[in-house]
Amino acid sequence: MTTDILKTRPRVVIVGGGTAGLVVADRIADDADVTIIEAGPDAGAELPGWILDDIALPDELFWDHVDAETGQIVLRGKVTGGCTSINAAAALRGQPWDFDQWQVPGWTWADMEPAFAAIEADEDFGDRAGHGSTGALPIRRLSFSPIDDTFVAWAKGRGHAWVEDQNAPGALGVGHWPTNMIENGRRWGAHAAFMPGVRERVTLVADAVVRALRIEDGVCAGVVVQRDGREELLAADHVVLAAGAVGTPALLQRSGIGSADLLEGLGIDLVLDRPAVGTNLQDHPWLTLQVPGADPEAAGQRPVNGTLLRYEVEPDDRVEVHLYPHQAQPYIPDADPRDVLVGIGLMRAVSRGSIEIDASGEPVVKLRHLTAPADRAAFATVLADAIAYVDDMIADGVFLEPEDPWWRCDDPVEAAILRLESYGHIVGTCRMGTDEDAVVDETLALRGVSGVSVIDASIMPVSPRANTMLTSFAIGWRGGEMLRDTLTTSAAAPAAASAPTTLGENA
Ligand SMILES: Cc1cc2nc3c(=O)[nH]c(=O)nc-3n(C[C@H](O)[C@H](O)[C@H](O)COP(=O)(O)OP(=O)(O)OC[C@H]3O[C@@H](n4cnc5c(N)ncnc54)[C@H](O)[C@@H]3O)c2cc1C
Repeated sequence: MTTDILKTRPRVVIVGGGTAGLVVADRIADDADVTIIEAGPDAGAELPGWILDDIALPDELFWDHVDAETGQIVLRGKVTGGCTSINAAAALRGQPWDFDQWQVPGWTWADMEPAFAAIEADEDFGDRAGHGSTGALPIRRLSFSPIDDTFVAWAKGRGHAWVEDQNAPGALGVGHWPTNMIENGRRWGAHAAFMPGVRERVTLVADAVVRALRIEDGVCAGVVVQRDGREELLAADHVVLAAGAVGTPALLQRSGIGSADLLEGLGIDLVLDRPAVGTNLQDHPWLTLQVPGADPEAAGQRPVNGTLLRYEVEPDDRVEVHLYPHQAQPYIPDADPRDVLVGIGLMRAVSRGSIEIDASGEPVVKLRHLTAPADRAAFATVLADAIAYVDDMIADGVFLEPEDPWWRCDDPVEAAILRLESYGHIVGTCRMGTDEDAVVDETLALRGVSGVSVIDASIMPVSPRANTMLTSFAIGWRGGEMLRDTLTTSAAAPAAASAPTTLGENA
Protein backbone atom coordinates (compact mmCIF):
# COMPACT_ATOMS: atom_id res chain seq x y z
CA MET A 1 0.00 0.00 0.00
CA THR A 2 1.20 3.51 -0.68
CA THR A 3 2.02 5.44 2.50
CA ASP A 4 1.47 8.85 0.93
CA ILE A 5 -2.13 9.65 1.94
CA LEU A 6 -2.16 12.74 -0.29
CA LYS A 7 -1.51 10.69 -3.38
CA THR A 8 -4.65 9.63 -5.22
CA ARG A 9 -4.60 6.01 -6.28
CA PRO A 10 -4.92 5.63 -10.06
CA ARG A 11 -8.19 4.19 -11.30
CA VAL A 12 -7.49 1.11 -13.41
CA VAL A 13 -10.10 -0.77 -15.41
CA ILE A 14 -9.22 -4.36 -16.35
CA VAL A 15 -11.27 -5.61 -19.31
CA GLY A 16 -11.75 -9.36 -18.77
CA GLY A 17 -11.66 -11.23 -15.47
CA GLY A 18 -10.00 -14.25 -17.07
CA THR A 19 -6.65 -16.01 -16.80
CA ALA A 20 -4.25 -13.08 -17.14
CA GLY A 21 -6.77 -10.45 -15.97
CA LEU A 22 -7.12 -11.93 -12.48
CA VAL A 23 -3.35 -12.21 -12.06
CA VAL A 24 -2.90 -8.56 -13.11
CA ALA A 25 -5.58 -7.55 -10.59
CA ASP A 26 -3.72 -9.45 -7.87
CA ARG A 27 -0.44 -7.71 -8.74
CA ILE A 28 -1.77 -4.10 -8.79
CA ALA A 29 -4.75 -4.05 -6.40
CA ASP A 30 -2.74 -2.64 -3.46
CA ASP A 31 -1.59 0.33 -5.52
CA ALA A 32 -4.63 1.20 -7.63
CA ASP A 33 -8.42 1.36 -7.47
CA VAL A 34 -9.19 -1.58 -9.72
CA THR A 35 -12.45 -2.36 -11.49
CA ILE A 36 -12.70 -5.63 -13.43
CA ILE A 37 -15.33 -5.74 -16.17
CA GLU A 38 -16.16 -9.33 -17.13
CA ALA A 39 -18.56 -10.19 -19.95
CA GLY A 40 -19.64 -13.48 -18.36
CA PRO A 41 -21.03 -14.31 -14.93
CA ASP A 42 -19.14 -14.26 -11.63
CA ALA A 43 -18.64 -17.95 -10.80
CA GLY A 44 -19.08 -16.96 -7.14
CA ALA A 45 -17.27 -17.26 -3.82
CA GLU A 46 -18.68 -20.77 -3.32
CA LEU A 47 -17.18 -22.82 -6.14
CA PRO A 48 -19.89 -24.36 -8.33
CA GLY A 49 -19.56 -28.04 -9.32
CA TRP A 50 -19.02 -27.31 -13.02
CA ILE A 51 -15.94 -25.18 -12.42
CA LEU A 52 -14.18 -28.15 -10.85
CA ASP A 53 -15.49 -30.90 -13.11
CA ASP A 54 -14.20 -31.15 -16.63
CA ILE A 55 -17.50 -32.38 -18.08
CA ALA A 56 -20.94 -31.25 -19.27
CA LEU A 57 -20.31 -27.51 -18.98
CA PRO A 58 -23.30 -25.16 -19.45
CA ASP A 59 -23.41 -23.45 -22.88
CA GLU A 60 -23.76 -19.99 -21.32
CA LEU A 61 -20.14 -20.19 -20.11
CA PHE A 62 -18.87 -19.99 -23.70
CA TRP A 63 -18.59 -17.30 -26.35
CA ASP A 64 -20.45 -18.07 -29.54
CA HIS A 65 -17.48 -18.25 -31.98
CA VAL A 66 -16.98 -20.51 -34.99
CA ASP A 67 -14.23 -20.66 -37.59
CA ALA A 68 -15.62 -18.61 -40.49
CA GLU A 69 -13.99 -20.89 -43.08
CA THR A 70 -14.65 -24.38 -41.68
CA GLY A 71 -17.62 -23.92 -39.34
CA GLN A 72 -15.53 -25.53 -36.60
CA ILE A 73 -16.54 -24.45 -33.07
CA VAL A 74 -14.03 -22.12 -31.43
CA LEU A 75 -14.37 -22.52 -27.68
CA ARG A 76 -13.60 -19.53 -25.38
CA GLY A 77 -14.62 -19.21 -21.74
CA LYS A 78 -17.07 -16.38 -20.88
CA VAL A 79 -17.00 -16.35 -17.08
CA THR A 80 -14.66 -15.23 -14.32
CA GLY A 81 -11.46 -17.27 -14.71
CA GLY A 82 -11.93 -17.10 -18.50
CA CYS A 83 -10.71 -20.14 -20.42
CA THR A 84 -9.22 -21.70 -17.26
CA SER A 85 -12.77 -22.12 -15.92
CA ILE A 86 -13.64 -24.42 -18.84
CA ASN A 87 -10.30 -25.87 -19.99
CA ALA A 88 -8.57 -29.24 -19.56
CA ALA A 89 -6.09 -28.02 -16.89
CA ALA A 90 -2.97 -29.31 -18.63
CA ALA A 91 -0.29 -27.16 -16.97
CA LEU A 92 2.71 -27.25 -19.28
CA ARG A 93 5.38 -24.58 -19.61
CA GLY A 94 6.81 -23.53 -22.95
CA GLN A 95 10.36 -24.42 -23.89
CA PRO A 96 13.22 -21.98 -23.13
CA TRP A 97 13.79 -21.47 -26.88
CA ASP A 98 10.14 -20.37 -27.29
CA PHE A 99 10.71 -17.23 -25.23
CA ASP A 100 14.24 -16.59 -26.46
CA GLN A 101 12.85 -16.64 -30.02
CA TRP A 102 10.47 -13.81 -29.12
CA GLN A 103 13.55 -11.58 -29.17
CA VAL A 104 11.92 -8.98 -26.93
CA PRO A 105 13.99 -7.53 -24.07
CA GLY A 106 12.53 -8.54 -20.70
CA TRP A 107 10.73 -11.61 -22.09
CA THR A 108 13.50 -14.19 -22.52
CA TRP A 109 13.43 -17.56 -20.74
CA ALA A 110 15.62 -16.06 -18.01
CA ASP A 111 12.92 -13.43 -17.45
CA MET A 112 9.95 -15.80 -17.74
CA GLU A 113 11.14 -18.70 -15.58
CA PRO A 114 10.76 -16.67 -12.34
CA ALA A 115 7.19 -15.77 -13.39
CA PHE A 116 6.32 -19.44 -13.97
CA ALA A 117 7.79 -20.23 -10.54
CA ALA A 118 5.96 -17.36 -8.81
CA ILE A 119 2.47 -18.43 -9.85
CA GLU A 120 2.75 -22.11 -8.89
CA ALA A 121 2.74 -24.33 -5.83
CA ASP A 122 4.19 -27.48 -7.37
CA GLU A 123 3.56 -30.26 -4.89
CA ASP A 124 6.09 -32.61 -6.53
CA PHE A 125 8.99 -30.36 -7.55
CA GLY A 126 8.30 -27.07 -5.73
CA ASP A 127 11.63 -27.15 -3.91
CA ARG A 128 13.68 -27.52 -7.10
CA ALA A 129 15.45 -24.66 -8.86
CA GLY A 130 13.15 -22.94 -11.33
CA HIS A 131 9.99 -24.16 -9.58
CA GLY A 132 7.79 -22.55 -6.91
CA SER A 133 6.00 -23.84 -3.83
CA THR A 134 4.11 -20.77 -2.60
CA GLY A 135 2.13 -19.51 -5.62
CA ALA A 136 -1.66 -19.58 -5.89
CA LEU A 137 -1.86 -22.25 -8.61
CA PRO A 138 -1.54 -25.87 -7.39
CA ILE A 139 0.42 -28.11 -9.77
CA ARG A 140 0.65 -31.87 -9.42
CA ARG A 141 0.91 -35.09 -11.41
CA LEU A 142 -1.97 -37.58 -11.32
CA SER A 143 -1.57 -41.33 -10.87
CA PHE A 144 -1.44 -43.38 -14.07
CA SER A 145 -4.25 -45.58 -15.40
CA PRO A 146 -3.34 -48.98 -16.97
CA ILE A 147 -3.66 -47.29 -20.40
CA ASP A 148 -1.05 -44.72 -19.33
CA ASP A 149 1.29 -47.51 -18.23
CA THR A 150 1.08 -49.32 -21.57
CA PHE A 151 1.52 -46.01 -23.42
CA VAL A 152 4.71 -45.23 -21.49
CA ALA A 153 6.09 -48.69 -22.28
CA TRP A 154 5.20 -48.24 -25.98
CA ALA A 155 6.84 -44.79 -26.15
CA LYS A 156 10.00 -46.03 -24.44
CA GLY A 157 10.07 -48.96 -26.87
CA ARG A 158 10.20 -46.42 -29.72
CA GLY A 159 13.23 -44.76 -28.15
CA HIS A 160 11.60 -41.88 -26.28
CA ALA A 161 13.16 -40.94 -22.95
CA TRP A 162 11.27 -41.04 -19.64
CA VAL A 163 10.87 -37.47 -18.40
CA GLU A 164 10.44 -37.03 -14.68
CA ASP A 165 9.36 -33.39 -14.94
CA GLN A 166 7.73 -32.21 -18.18
CA ASN A 167 8.09 -28.62 -16.89
CA ALA A 168 11.88 -28.83 -16.64
CA PRO A 169 13.58 -26.60 -19.24
CA GLY A 170 13.98 -28.48 -22.52
CA ALA A 171 11.97 -31.56 -21.44
CA LEU A 172 11.23 -33.90 -24.36
CA GLY A 173 9.94 -37.46 -23.98
CA VAL A 174 7.21 -39.34 -22.13
CA GLY A 175 6.08 -38.63 -18.57
CA HIS A 176 3.26 -37.31 -16.41
CA TRP A 177 1.22 -34.34 -17.61
CA PRO A 178 1.65 -31.60 -15.03
CA THR A 179 -1.85 -30.37 -14.15
CA ASN A 180 -3.64 -27.76 -12.07
CA MET A 181 -6.24 -30.33 -11.12
CA ILE A 182 -6.71 -31.29 -7.50
CA GLU A 183 -8.05 -34.52 -5.96
CA ASN A 184 -7.21 -36.61 -9.02
CA GLY A 185 -9.30 -34.73 -11.54
CA ARG A 186 -10.87 -31.48 -10.33
CA ARG A 187 -9.90 -28.32 -12.19
CA TRP A 188 -8.43 -25.45 -10.13
CA GLY A 189 -8.25 -22.55 -12.59
CA ALA A 190 -7.80 -18.78 -12.27
CA HIS A 191 -11.14 -18.26 -10.53
CA ALA A 192 -10.46 -20.88 -7.85
CA ALA A 193 -6.79 -19.95 -7.45
CA PHE A 194 -6.69 -16.15 -7.76
CA MET A 195 -10.20 -14.80 -7.14
CA PRO A 196 -10.17 -15.47 -3.36
CA GLY A 197 -7.14 -13.17 -3.01
CA VAL A 198 -8.59 -10.53 -5.33
CA ARG A 199 -12.32 -10.33 -4.55
CA GLU A 200 -12.11 -8.01 -1.51
CA ARG A 201 -9.49 -5.74 -3.13
CA VAL A 202 -11.26 -4.84 -6.40
CA THR A 203 -14.68 -3.94 -7.78
CA LEU A 204 -15.93 -6.77 -9.97
CA VAL A 205 -18.62 -5.97 -12.53
CA ALA A 206 -19.81 -9.22 -14.14
CA ASP A 207 -22.23 -9.75 -17.06
CA ALA A 208 -20.97 -6.50 -18.63
CA VAL A 209 -19.26 -6.17 -22.01
CA VAL A 210 -16.74 -3.47 -22.85
CA ARG A 211 -17.70 -2.32 -26.35
CA ALA A 212 -14.94 0.26 -26.95
CA LEU A 213 -12.21 2.42 -25.48
CA ARG A 214 -12.94 6.16 -25.16
CA ILE A 215 -9.91 7.84 -26.72
CA GLU A 216 -9.42 11.62 -26.67
CA ASP A 217 -6.36 13.25 -28.30
CA GLY A 218 -4.32 10.06 -28.21
CA VAL A 219 -5.12 9.37 -24.56
CA CYS A 220 -7.48 6.66 -23.30
CA ALA A 221 -9.99 8.24 -20.91
CA GLY A 222 -12.05 5.15 -20.10
CA VAL A 223 -14.24 2.42 -21.53
CA VAL A 224 -17.77 2.16 -22.89
CA VAL A 225 -19.54 -0.63 -21.00
CA GLN A 226 -22.70 -2.39 -22.17
CA ARG A 227 -24.82 -3.81 -19.38
CA ASP A 228 -28.52 -4.60 -19.05
CA GLY A 229 -29.13 -3.23 -22.56
CA ARG A 230 -27.57 0.18 -21.77
CA GLU A 231 -24.20 1.73 -22.56
CA GLU A 232 -22.28 3.70 -19.92
CA LEU A 233 -18.91 5.40 -19.87
CA LEU A 234 -16.53 4.39 -17.11
CA ALA A 235 -13.55 6.73 -16.63
CA ALA A 236 -10.10 5.34 -15.95
CA ASP A 237 -6.55 6.57 -15.60
CA HIS A 238 -5.35 3.34 -17.14
CA VAL A 239 -7.10 0.51 -19.01
CA VAL A 240 -5.76 -3.05 -19.16
CA LEU A 241 -7.05 -5.18 -22.02
CA ALA A 242 -7.14 -8.79 -20.82
CA ALA A 243 -10.05 -9.95 -22.99
CA GLY A 244 -8.03 -12.77 -24.59
CA ALA A 245 -6.71 -13.41 -28.09
CA VAL A 246 -10.18 -13.13 -29.69
CA GLY A 247 -11.73 -10.44 -27.45
CA THR A 248 -8.82 -7.99 -27.26
CA PRO A 249 -8.20 -7.41 -31.01
CA ALA A 250 -11.97 -7.16 -31.59
CA LEU A 251 -12.22 -4.48 -28.88
CA LEU A 252 -9.32 -2.51 -30.36
CA GLN A 253 -10.87 -2.67 -33.83
CA ARG A 254 -14.25 -1.49 -32.47
CA SER A 255 -12.30 1.41 -30.90
CA GLY A 256 -10.82 2.49 -34.23
CA ILE A 257 -7.43 0.82 -33.78
CA GLY A 258 -6.55 -1.66 -36.52
CA SER A 259 -6.15 -1.87 -40.26
CA ALA A 260 -7.34 1.38 -41.89
CA ASP A 261 -8.81 -0.59 -44.80
CA LEU A 262 -10.89 -2.78 -42.50
CA LEU A 263 -12.12 0.08 -40.30
CA GLU A 264 -12.90 2.45 -43.14
CA GLY A 265 -14.84 -0.34 -44.87
CA LEU A 266 -16.90 -0.74 -41.72
CA GLY A 267 -17.45 3.00 -41.31
CA ILE A 268 -15.52 3.16 -38.03
CA ASP A 269 -13.58 6.38 -37.35
CA LEU A 270 -9.88 5.61 -37.57
CA VAL A 271 -7.92 6.38 -34.41
CA LEU A 272 -4.73 4.49 -35.28
CA ASP A 273 -3.77 2.58 -38.42
CA ARG A 274 -2.26 -0.55 -36.87
CA PRO A 275 -2.66 -3.42 -39.38
CA ALA A 276 -1.09 -5.96 -36.99
CA VAL A 277 -4.18 -5.89 -34.74
CA GLY A 278 -6.00 -9.19 -35.34
CA THR A 279 -3.31 -10.74 -37.56
CA ASN A 280 -0.65 -13.33 -36.58
CA LEU A 281 -3.30 -15.64 -35.06
CA GLN A 282 -1.69 -18.92 -34.01
CA ASP A 283 -3.35 -22.05 -32.70
CA HIS A 284 -2.33 -25.67 -32.23
CA PRO A 285 -4.29 -27.99 -34.56
CA TRP A 286 -5.55 -31.00 -32.59
CA LEU A 287 -7.29 -34.27 -33.32
CA THR A 288 -8.33 -37.48 -31.56
CA LEU A 289 -8.66 -41.10 -32.63
CA GLN A 290 -11.37 -42.96 -30.67
CA VAL A 291 -10.62 -46.60 -29.88
CA PRO A 292 -12.23 -49.07 -27.41
CA GLY A 293 -10.01 -50.45 -24.67
CA ALA A 294 -10.12 -54.25 -24.32
CA ASP A 295 -10.31 -54.00 -20.52
CA PRO A 296 -13.34 -51.86 -19.58
CA GLU A 297 -11.48 -50.50 -16.54
CA ALA A 298 -8.16 -49.72 -18.24
CA ALA A 299 -8.85 -46.12 -19.29
CA GLY A 300 -9.46 -45.13 -15.68
CA GLN A 301 -12.31 -42.96 -14.48
CA ARG A 302 -10.94 -39.51 -15.00
CA PRO A 303 -10.22 -36.89 -17.68
CA VAL A 304 -7.05 -36.06 -19.55
CA ASN A 305 -3.72 -35.41 -17.77
CA GLY A 306 -2.37 -38.92 -17.27
CA THR A 307 0.62 -39.25 -19.53
CA LEU A 308 2.09 -37.06 -22.29
CA LEU A 309 4.65 -37.75 -25.02
CA ARG A 310 6.16 -34.53 -26.36
CA TYR A 311 8.78 -34.89 -29.08
CA GLU A 312 10.24 -33.19 -32.12
CA VAL A 313 9.30 -34.47 -35.56
CA GLU A 314 11.76 -32.08 -37.19
CA PRO A 315 14.52 -31.56 -34.64
CA ASP A 316 16.43 -29.06 -36.79
CA ASP A 317 13.43 -26.72 -36.75
CA ARG A 318 12.27 -27.83 -33.29
CA VAL A 319 8.83 -28.76 -34.63
CA GLU A 320 7.28 -30.30 -31.53
CA VAL A 321 4.17 -32.51 -31.30
CA HIS A 322 1.99 -34.07 -28.60
CA LEU A 323 0.68 -37.64 -28.44
CA TYR A 324 -1.35 -38.92 -25.47
CA PRO A 325 -4.20 -41.30 -24.61
CA HIS A 326 -7.05 -40.56 -22.20
CA GLN A 327 -10.55 -41.70 -21.36
CA ALA A 328 -13.17 -40.52 -23.88
CA GLN A 329 -16.22 -40.22 -21.64
CA PRO A 330 -15.47 -36.91 -19.87
CA TYR A 331 -15.39 -35.22 -23.30
CA ILE A 332 -17.92 -37.38 -25.19
CA PRO A 333 -20.62 -38.06 -22.59
CA ASP A 334 -22.29 -40.86 -24.61
CA ALA A 335 -19.00 -42.71 -25.25
CA ASP A 336 -18.53 -46.17 -23.77
CA PRO A 337 -16.48 -45.90 -20.52
CA ARG A 338 -13.90 -48.25 -22.06
CA ASP A 339 -13.24 -45.88 -25.01
CA VAL A 340 -9.89 -44.14 -25.25
CA LEU A 341 -9.15 -40.95 -27.16
CA VAL A 342 -5.67 -40.83 -28.65
CA GLY A 343 -4.94 -37.11 -28.84
CA ILE A 344 -2.40 -35.49 -31.17
CA GLY A 345 -1.41 -31.84 -31.42
CA LEU A 346 0.96 -29.86 -33.62
CA MET A 347 2.74 -27.58 -31.14
CA ARG A 348 4.79 -25.56 -33.61
CA ALA A 349 2.61 -24.33 -36.45
CA VAL A 350 3.62 -21.74 -39.05
CA SER A 351 0.09 -21.26 -40.47
CA ARG A 352 -1.43 -17.94 -39.42
CA GLY A 353 -5.09 -16.97 -39.04
CA SER A 354 -6.85 -13.72 -38.18
CA ILE A 355 -9.54 -11.88 -36.22
CA GLU A 356 -11.51 -9.14 -37.98
CA ILE A 357 -14.76 -7.67 -36.71
CA ASP A 358 -17.88 -7.69 -38.87
CA ALA A 359 -20.38 -4.87 -39.35
CA SER A 360 -21.94 -5.58 -35.95
CA GLY A 361 -18.55 -5.41 -34.23
CA GLU A 362 -18.36 -9.16 -33.52
CA PRO A 363 -15.10 -11.03 -34.21
CA VAL A 364 -14.83 -13.18 -37.34
CA VAL A 365 -12.33 -15.93 -36.51
CA LYS A 366 -10.19 -17.61 -39.17
CA LEU A 367 -7.95 -20.31 -37.70
CA ARG A 368 -6.37 -21.42 -41.02
CA HIS A 369 -5.11 -24.69 -39.49
CA LEU A 370 -2.60 -26.62 -41.64
CA THR A 371 -2.75 -24.13 -44.50
CA ALA A 372 1.08 -24.06 -44.62
CA PRO A 373 2.55 -27.17 -46.33
CA ALA A 374 5.17 -27.49 -43.55
CA ASP A 375 2.38 -27.85 -40.94
CA ARG A 376 0.65 -30.48 -43.04
CA ALA A 377 3.86 -32.48 -43.31
CA ALA A 378 4.55 -32.30 -39.56
CA PHE A 379 0.96 -33.24 -38.77
CA ALA A 380 1.18 -36.22 -41.15
CA THR A 381 4.14 -37.52 -39.13
CA VAL A 382 2.42 -37.37 -35.74
CA LEU A 383 -0.76 -38.82 -37.24
CA ALA A 384 1.24 -41.76 -38.61
CA ASP A 385 2.77 -42.26 -35.14
CA ALA A 386 -0.69 -42.21 -33.53
CA ILE A 387 -1.96 -44.79 -36.04
CA ALA A 388 1.08 -46.97 -35.32
CA TYR A 389 0.35 -46.74 -31.56
CA VAL A 390 -3.29 -47.78 -32.12
CA ASP A 391 -2.27 -50.68 -34.38
CA ASP A 392 0.39 -51.87 -31.91
CA MET A 393 -2.12 -51.75 -29.04
CA ILE A 394 -4.70 -53.71 -31.08
CA ALA A 395 -2.02 -56.31 -31.86
CA ASP A 396 -1.14 -56.50 -28.14
CA GLY A 397 -4.80 -56.92 -27.12
CA VAL A 398 -4.87 -53.58 -25.25
CA PHE A 399 -7.32 -51.97 -27.72
CA LEU A 400 -10.14 -53.54 -29.74
CA GLU A 401 -10.93 -52.79 -33.38
CA PRO A 402 -12.55 -49.31 -33.50
CA GLU A 403 -16.06 -48.80 -34.85
CA ASP A 404 -15.04 -45.91 -37.09
CA PRO A 405 -11.39 -46.27 -38.15
CA TRP A 406 -11.63 -43.27 -40.49
CA TRP A 407 -7.83 -43.07 -40.68
CA ARG A 408 -7.65 -46.38 -42.58
CA CYS A 409 -7.92 -44.86 -46.04
CA ASP A 410 -5.70 -43.78 -48.95
CA ASP A 411 -5.13 -40.30 -47.55
CA PRO A 412 -5.37 -40.24 -43.74
CA VAL A 413 -4.17 -36.60 -43.62
CA GLU A 414 -7.08 -35.44 -45.82
CA ALA A 415 -9.46 -37.49 -43.66
CA ALA A 416 -7.90 -35.93 -40.55
CA ILE A 417 -8.28 -32.38 -41.87
CA LEU A 418 -12.05 -32.92 -42.08
CA ARG A 419 -12.04 -33.82 -38.37
CA LEU A 420 -9.47 -31.30 -37.17
CA GLU A 421 -10.21 -29.33 -34.01
CA SER A 422 -8.65 -26.44 -32.13
CA TYR A 423 -6.56 -27.29 -29.06
CA GLY A 424 -8.02 -24.01 -27.69
CA HIS A 425 -4.64 -22.27 -27.85
CA ILE A 426 -5.34 -19.07 -29.83
CA VAL A 427 -2.60 -16.47 -29.28
CA GLY A 428 -0.64 -13.74 -31.03
CA THR A 429 -3.33 -11.36 -32.34
CA CYS A 430 -1.89 -8.20 -30.67
CA ARG A 431 1.74 -9.13 -30.82
CA MET A 432 4.43 -7.55 -28.66
CA GLY A 433 7.64 -6.33 -30.29
CA THR A 434 10.22 -3.61 -30.59
CA ASP A 435 9.46 -2.96 -34.26
CA GLU A 436 7.15 -0.24 -35.59
CA ASP A 437 4.41 -2.66 -36.61
CA ALA A 438 4.05 -4.32 -33.19
CA VAL A 439 0.80 -3.67 -31.32
CA VAL A 440 2.38 -3.38 -27.85
CA ASP A 441 5.92 -2.60 -26.72
CA GLU A 442 8.04 -4.62 -24.31
CA THR A 443 6.22 -3.08 -21.31
CA LEU A 444 2.92 -4.23 -22.90
CA ALA A 445 1.85 -0.60 -23.42
CA LEU A 446 -0.31 -0.07 -26.52
CA ARG A 447 1.83 1.74 -29.09
CA GLY A 448 0.30 5.03 -30.26
CA VAL A 449 -2.32 5.63 -27.54
CA SER A 450 -1.35 6.32 -23.95
CA GLY A 451 -3.08 4.89 -20.90
CA VAL A 452 -3.68 1.37 -22.31
CA SER A 453 -1.86 -1.94 -21.75
CA VAL A 454 -2.61 -5.31 -23.30
CA ILE A 455 -1.88 -8.18 -20.90
CA ASP A 456 -3.16 -11.54 -22.14
CA ALA A 457 -2.44 -14.36 -24.61
CA SER A 458 -2.81 -12.00 -27.57
CA ILE A 459 0.61 -10.40 -26.96
CA MET A 460 2.67 -13.55 -27.65
CA PRO A 461 4.74 -12.94 -30.80
CA VAL A 462 4.99 -16.71 -31.36
CA SER A 463 3.06 -19.46 -29.60
CA PRO A 464 4.97 -21.59 -27.09
CA ARG A 465 5.37 -25.29 -27.94
CA ALA A 466 3.00 -26.09 -25.11
CA ASN A 467 -0.58 -25.57 -23.99
CA THR A 468 -0.95 -21.84 -23.51
CA MET A 469 -2.51 -21.43 -20.05
CA LEU A 470 0.70 -21.28 -17.96
CA THR A 471 2.27 -18.81 -20.39
CA SER A 472 -0.89 -16.66 -20.15
CA PHE A 473 -0.65 -16.76 -16.34
CA ALA A 474 3.05 -15.84 -16.52
CA ILE A 475 2.28 -12.94 -18.88
CA GLY A 476 -0.33 -11.76 -16.36
CA TRP A 477 2.24 -11.94 -13.60
CA ARG A 478 5.05 -10.23 -15.47
CA GLY A 479 2.81 -7.64 -17.14
CA GLY A 480 1.12 -6.92 -13.81
CA GLU A 481 4.46 -6.32 -12.11
CA MET A 482 5.52 -3.97 -14.90
CA LEU A 483 2.24 -2.06 -14.70
CA ARG A 484 2.52 -1.76 -10.92
CA ASP A 485 5.98 -0.21 -11.37
CA THR A 486 4.55 2.25 -13.89
CA LEU A 487 1.59 3.16 -11.68
CA THR A 488 3.69 3.68 -8.57
CA THR A 489 6.50 5.66 -10.19
CA SER A 490 4.55 7.97 -12.50
CA ALA A 491 1.58 10.20 -11.74
CA ALA A 492 -1.28 8.76 -13.80
CA ALA A 493 -3.21 11.44 -15.69
CA PRO A 494 -6.54 12.39 -14.08
CA ALA A 495 -9.59 11.12 -15.95
CA ALA A 496 -11.93 13.47 -17.82
CA ALA A 497 -13.86 15.43 -15.19
CA SER A 498 -17.22 14.87 -16.84
CA ALA A 499 -16.89 11.07 -17.02
CA PRO A 500 -18.38 8.86 -14.31
CA THR A 501 -15.97 6.97 -12.11
CA THR A 502 -18.28 4.10 -11.24
CA LEU A 503 -20.87 2.27 -13.28
CA GLY A 504 -24.39 3.58 -12.71
CA GLU A 505 -23.46 7.21 -12.00
CA ASN A 506 -24.77 8.31 -15.39
CA ALA A 507 -27.69 5.90 -15.51
C1 LIG B 1 -11.62 -25.60 -24.47
C2 LIG B 1 -10.24 -25.11 -24.10
C3 LIG B 1 -9.35 -26.00 -23.50
C4 LIG B 1 -8.07 -25.56 -23.17
N1 LIG B 1 -7.25 -26.41 -22.48
C5 LIG B 1 -6.07 -25.96 -22.04
C6 LIG B 1 -5.25 -26.77 -21.21
O1 LIG B 1 -5.64 -27.87 -20.80
N2 LIG B 1 -4.04 -26.29 -20.84
C7 LIG B 1 -3.59 -25.08 -21.26
O2 LIG B 1 -2.45 -24.72 -20.93
N3 LIG B 1 -4.35 -24.27 -22.01
C8 LIG B 1 -5.58 -24.67 -22.38
N4 LIG B 1 -6.38 -23.83 -23.10
C9 LIG B 1 -5.87 -22.48 -23.44
C10 LIG B 1 -5.79 -21.52 -22.24
O3 LIG B 1 -6.85 -21.78 -21.34
C11 LIG B 1 -5.81 -20.07 -22.76
O4 LIG B 1 -4.74 -19.87 -23.67
C12 LIG B 1 -5.67 -19.03 -21.65
O5 LIG B 1 -6.49 -19.34 -20.56
C13 LIG B 1 -5.99 -17.64 -22.22
O6 LIG B 1 -5.92 -16.68 -21.20
P1 LIG B 1 -6.33 -15.16 -21.47
O7 LIG B 1 -6.18 -14.44 -20.18
O8 LIG B 1 -5.61 -14.65 -22.64
O9 LIG B 1 -7.86 -15.19 -21.91
P2 LIG B 1 -9.17 -15.73 -21.16
O10 LIG B 1 -8.82 -16.66 -20.07
O11 LIG B 1 -10.06 -16.23 -22.25
O12 LIG B 1 -9.80 -14.45 -20.49
C14 LIG B 1 -10.45 -13.44 -21.24
C15 LIG B 1 -11.66 -12.96 -20.43
O13 LIG B 1 -12.12 -11.75 -21.01
C16 LIG B 1 -13.53 -11.77 -21.08
N5 LIG B 1 -13.90 -10.85 -22.15
C17 LIG B 1 -13.68 -10.98 -23.48
N6 LIG B 1 -14.12 -9.90 -24.14
C18 LIG B 1 -14.64 -9.06 -23.23
C19 LIG B 1 -15.25 -7.77 -23.30
N7 LIG B 1 -15.37 -7.11 -24.45
N8 LIG B 1 -15.71 -7.21 -22.15
C20 LIG B 1 -15.56 -7.83 -20.96
N9 LIG B 1 -14.98 -9.06 -20.83
C21 LIG B 1 -14.51 -9.65 -21.95
C22 LIG B 1 -13.87 -13.22 -21.36
O14 LIG B 1 -15.21 -13.53 -21.03
C23 LIG B 1 -12.84 -13.94 -20.49
O15 LIG B 1 -13.31 -14.18 -19.19
C24 LIG B 1 -7.67 -24.23 -23.44
C25 LIG B 1 -8.58 -23.34 -24.04
C26 LIG B 1 -9.85 -23.77 -24.36
C27 LIG B 1 -10.81 -22.79 -24.97
